[in-house]
Amino acid sequence: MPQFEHHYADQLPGFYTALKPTPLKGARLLYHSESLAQELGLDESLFGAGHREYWCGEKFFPGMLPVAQVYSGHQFGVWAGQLGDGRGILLGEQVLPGGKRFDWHLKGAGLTPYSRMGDGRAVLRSVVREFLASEALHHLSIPTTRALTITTSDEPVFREQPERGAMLIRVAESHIRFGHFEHFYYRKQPEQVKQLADYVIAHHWPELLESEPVESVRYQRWFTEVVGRTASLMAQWQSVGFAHGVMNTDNMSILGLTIDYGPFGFLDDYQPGYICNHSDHQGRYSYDNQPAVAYWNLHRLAQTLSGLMTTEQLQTALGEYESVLMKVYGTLMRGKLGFFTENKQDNDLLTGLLSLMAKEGRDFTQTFRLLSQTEQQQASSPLRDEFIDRAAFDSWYQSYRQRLLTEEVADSTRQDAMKQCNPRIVLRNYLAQQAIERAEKDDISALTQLHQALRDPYSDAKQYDPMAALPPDWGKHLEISCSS
Ligand SMILES: Nc1ncnc2c1ncn2[C@@H]1O[C@H](COP(=O)(O)OP(=O)(O)OP(=O)(O)O)[C@@H](O)[C@H]1O
Ligand SMILES: [Mg+2]
Repeated sequence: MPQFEHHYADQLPGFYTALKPTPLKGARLLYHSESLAQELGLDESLFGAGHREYWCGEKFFPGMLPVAQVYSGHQFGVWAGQLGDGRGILLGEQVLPGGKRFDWHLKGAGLTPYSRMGDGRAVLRSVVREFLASEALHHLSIPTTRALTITTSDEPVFREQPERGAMLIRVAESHIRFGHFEHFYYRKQPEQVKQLADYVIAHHWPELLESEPVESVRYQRWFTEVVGRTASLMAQWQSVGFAHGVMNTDNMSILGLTIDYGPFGFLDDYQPGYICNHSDHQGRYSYDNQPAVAYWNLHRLAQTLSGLMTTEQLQTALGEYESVLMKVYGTLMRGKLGFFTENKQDNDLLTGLLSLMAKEGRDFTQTFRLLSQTEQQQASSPLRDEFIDRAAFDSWYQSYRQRLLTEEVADSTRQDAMKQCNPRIVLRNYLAQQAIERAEKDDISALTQLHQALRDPYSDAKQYDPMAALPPDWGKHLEISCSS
């Protein structure tokens, strides 16, 4: 049996309400991540019929103490006050043998005192999407919450239409969000803001506690870390064409993890202004706006920390954002282009390719993957036939070839390296949709296959060909809203 503690519940009274999940009728385990289970040291037998209740919020492992965390946030740029956690219950923190701790969180667990007008539930559609997307990002080496189990039930949950109720066990080093800090700041509870900052530092940056005795300097160093991790996360999202869709401050992790997979989308055709959330009429959370929105969100967090540091200290920390973003983004994109060294023309080559892609709506993932096959000696590029404006492409390609020459790296070495930077398989919306439609009929074959492919995103294996193909036209135009 896994062992649990609950430092959050023990050390932060007043930051939650203790309550049990409300079971779903006829709940059963539909699917689980064997690989994550292994990483967590969980025996496969735990997922057998004898343990059903543990995955459905009906029974608890030793040490678990279910609580609903309270937090607030800015939604679409507007202060919304208390809004979470109306449907998620933090079950406890699993302690692994090395001492690492992982929150287990049950999403869709029923009503809590924070549910407002909601029903406390989640639908199978959104749970499958979150499961697959968090696995996809994890295997692209992007910091994210993970997903352990999907439970389904026969209980209908009403969205635009009746859907199947479901629950997800999410695993993460922490579920603390910017919105937790905002909650206590706007309630004029500075002591609680300090308590939360101290808690986060003690649990996730213990080295700062030991190395920095001056409190305000310690807070500044910690906030600089949060700024850096957030900037780095944005660079990573941009580099794989991931659009989150609901970057409200309550969906920003204090650890820089991707959290809350709602109306997210991976780019199909490269459109910088791509809006994946059908409810986002202004495009606030469009793909190309993400780095700016994260910066705005960090300012909201900074505001809550104004009692812990001077304005100058906060500004200094925020000042790191752009340089980290550009540094990480530059490194990632140079990797995608196959450059091992840094050269001042790299940015022009990148923007040149991106603007050709945007003009002709070329597929983001496939274009970079095809580019990975480039042979420097060949005057013709594997990408050439993808572009209608051949002259424009040829002109870009000549500069690109010249740039490759400066590296003196064998084609095969570069191609191998590029393949590790340019995934072949990403979670396209239509692939998720196909897995959902089958899962709703209790058929997990498509979910299993897709999950397997997403765990191996750089592979050329033939079995993944269908999932690496370009999306069908209908698949590019699915409308994904906030409803979940
Ligand atoms: N059906 C619902 N019933 C009650 N509360 C809800 C419901 N849907 C969302 N909420 C609450 O509204 C808040 C904002 O919603 P949002 O969609 O950002 O998060 P979420 O998808 O529910 O959860 P998370 O951020 O934990 O992944 C959440 O904290 C959530 O608790
Ligand atoms: Mg959320």
